[in-house]
Amino acid sequence: MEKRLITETTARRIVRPRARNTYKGSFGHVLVVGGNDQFGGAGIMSAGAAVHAGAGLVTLATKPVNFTALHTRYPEVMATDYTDQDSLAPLIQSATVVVIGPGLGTDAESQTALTFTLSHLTAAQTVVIDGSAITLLSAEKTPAWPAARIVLTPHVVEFQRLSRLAPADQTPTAIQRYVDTLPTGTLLVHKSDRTTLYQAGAADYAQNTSGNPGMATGGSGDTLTGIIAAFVAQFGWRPDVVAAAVYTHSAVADALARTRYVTLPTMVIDQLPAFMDQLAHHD
Ligand SMILES: NC(=O)C1=CN([C@@H]2O[C@H](COP(=O)(O)OP(=O)(O)OC[C@H]3O[C@@H](n4cnc5c(N)ncnc54)[C@H](OP(=O)(O)O)[C@@H]3O)[C@@H](O)[C@H]2O)[C@@H](O)CC1
Ligand SMILES: Nc1ncnc2c1ncn2[C@@H]1O[C@H](COP(=O)(O)OP(=O)(O)O)[C@@H](O)[C@H]1O
Ligand SMILES: [Mg+2]
Repeated sequence: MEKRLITETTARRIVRPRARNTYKGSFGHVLVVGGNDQFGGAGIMSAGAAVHAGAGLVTLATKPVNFTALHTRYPEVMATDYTDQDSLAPLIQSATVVVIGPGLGTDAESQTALTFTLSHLTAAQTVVIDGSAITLLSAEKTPAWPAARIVLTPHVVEFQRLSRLAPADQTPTAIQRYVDTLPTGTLLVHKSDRTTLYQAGAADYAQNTSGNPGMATGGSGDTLTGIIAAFVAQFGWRPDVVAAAVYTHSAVADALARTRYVTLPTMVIDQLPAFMDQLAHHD
């Protein structure tokens, strides 16, 4: 299989200066469904990353125990309870991009929220499926893929649950063979120290060139989901837009790693606006 590289050039082509005659509605509405009683931080980091990566509006559907923490940290994010389906339904309908899974957990309430959300999506929307949502879908005999465009973001063990491929067998050719069984056009971000990006039906794949071991802290992947969602919400649905998000997430961490032993997800979130400004305005 032919390999392409995801580089700074990939990101610079996507992150361009904003037009003057714009408003929050110009940059999409991201809905994140995640963060149960135990993993509230994952939902908060995903939603916070979406705000800092430029989404016009962001709502977190989470357990109410997380509302105060969310609003203390990121008051830009709106909140709702994912167990309240009457409130959730119109938010799913109005979202440009839905992220589902960061910190969602795998209990009955999480499963209900997942099934409800996926079944209400339409073809013009994008869904980023991560973490617990991948684990839950992997337990289904035939996963019920939504009508929306799909981005899957598994780490190697989540990918093993989905594909039944052991980590050692997750070669580009084997990953592509699995991805080709997914709905046409589906993107799969296979996360590792050198993350790779695949599309169902494609003849080649792309490998990220940024990233470092300072990123090995819980929450790094949760943060990536918010960046991907914000990029698709602002710049549209294209493989290169997702590639640019993958690059940006790790490149921000690389910049931090020049002077920091660890590059915490919340540090990466804080640095996103400055890094995107560099991409858009400075050669
Ligand atoms: N602050 C929060 O709220 C946080 C919330 N989070 C949320 O928690 C939920 C569960 O997600 P999860 O990834 O922690 O657990 P799960 O899917 O069972 O996988 C663990 C298994 O996979 C393995 N493994 C993983 N990566 C690997 C790799 N690269 N290479 C090799 N092995 C690897 C790992 O191996 P081990 O560490 O045991 O060696 C273990 O066996 C999810 O919703 C997530 O969003 C987290 O994001 C943390 C911060
Ligand atoms: N050693 C490393 N080098 C480069 N990137 C890494 C490294 N360790 C982790 N990452 C990145 O951090 C993220 C981890 O995602 P994930 O395992 O889903 O974390 P979490 O679920 O805790 O948020 C991925 O984007 C991965 O590429
Ligand atoms: Mg994860």
